[in-house]
Amino acid sequence: METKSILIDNVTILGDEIKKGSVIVENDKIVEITEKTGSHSADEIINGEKKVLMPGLVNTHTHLSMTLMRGLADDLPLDTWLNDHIWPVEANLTGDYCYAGALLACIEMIKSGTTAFNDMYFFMDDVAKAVDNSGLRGMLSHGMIDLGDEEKRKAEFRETMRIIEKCHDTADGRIKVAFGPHAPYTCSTELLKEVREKASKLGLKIHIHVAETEFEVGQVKESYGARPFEYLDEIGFLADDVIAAHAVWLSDKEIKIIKENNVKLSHNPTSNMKLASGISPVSKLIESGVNVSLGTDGAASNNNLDLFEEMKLAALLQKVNTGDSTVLPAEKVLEMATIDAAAALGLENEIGSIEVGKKADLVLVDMKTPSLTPFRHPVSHVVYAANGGDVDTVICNGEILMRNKVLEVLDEAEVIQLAEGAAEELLSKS
Ligand SMILES: C[C@H]1O[C@@H](n2cnc3c(O)ncnc32)[C@H](O)[C@@H]1O
Ligand SMILES: [Zn+2]
Repeated sequence: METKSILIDNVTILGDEIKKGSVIVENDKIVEITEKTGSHSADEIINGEKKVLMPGLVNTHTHLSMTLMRGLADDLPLDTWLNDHIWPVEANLTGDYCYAGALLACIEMIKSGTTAFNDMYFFMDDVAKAVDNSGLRGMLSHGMIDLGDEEKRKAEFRETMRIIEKCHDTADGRIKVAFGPHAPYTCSTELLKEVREKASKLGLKIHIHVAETEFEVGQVKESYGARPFEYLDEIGFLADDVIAAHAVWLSDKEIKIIKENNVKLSHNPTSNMKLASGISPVSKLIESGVNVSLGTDGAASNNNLDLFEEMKLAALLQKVNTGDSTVLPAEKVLEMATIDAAAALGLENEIGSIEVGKKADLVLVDMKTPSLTPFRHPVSHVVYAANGGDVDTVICNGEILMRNKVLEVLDEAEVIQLAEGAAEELLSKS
């Protein structure tokens, strides 16, 4: 295969230390990081002057196709939102709708600097087609819900195995598949135990919603006589390959269970605040040594996919909740959205930091704007001042997906038109 090279020249590189220099990419990997500038030739040369080069952001909890339901049901609590508004609309979903919604989500993520994500939804082969076409990296799972019904459980495993066989390790390895049992209150113990057994056998991860609301904790206690993470521990479900989204309502005993099982948590501050679900004890979890990353949840409970916004809100929420402005410093929040998130997905050796040999999942942020001036503390600016709109250029797996804020792989207007039509059709059926 012919080597394709990219030189990102004369740029401020965010790493263990912040330094000016250049980064050279060959095919899908970072091959050189040097303090020299202007000294290399390459097929593509990107001028990084007054720009910051950072690892592509990693969103560890999404429902991509829910972009079609953005703004559909605001200002509601989770149970009303899900039961009375979202699930009735989802009953009319098709693969085409999920493709359109996922493609819209992909261009929204490219434009705001997210290059990898962890998605749980439906019609995941259509979602996979969108991810492949976008050039992004994703771990995809079919959202499994059996409500204790054996026939539903069998159908959920048939669909999950179909997606694994059709989509796992495709798109040049950018797409992986996981198991996606929705939540302890919508999945039977039998389903959870079979997911655990199959995930261990196949070496695939598990993505699940846990302990999002006090109401859920009450439901699980009533059904199983234990709090959510206690119950999941009792049935042998928990392990280091489990990524649990939300983890808001936790007892000290559950924090201990999470740590002991090395469960990865995806903190979704905007969704938790918007649905008034609660405030996850993130600073306490991190102090306990738990891997906590960041997720946006779906665009119907956020309502965007901007991880820059998520980083800032995560930091501020913990500061005000603890009354301690020193918790969750900018450096740690940036790790949560990059290397910690990569570790949650089992990709810490491939993405999440700018290092030779890692995949070229890279984001350039243009600092030549009033809100990022004076340009003195890049990490502070990235976390507390920047937003997704400041992203200038995005590279994933060595492919330039956006350059100078213009998409190179997809036609933005076409995708927006496709998604608008899909959303209108979907809502007209509901
Ligand atoms: C995949 C299914 O999960 C539903 N969903 C979306 N956001 C949330 C959330 O915050 N908690 C629980 N379930 C959620 C989505 O609508 C699908 O039905
Ligand atoms: Zn969710």
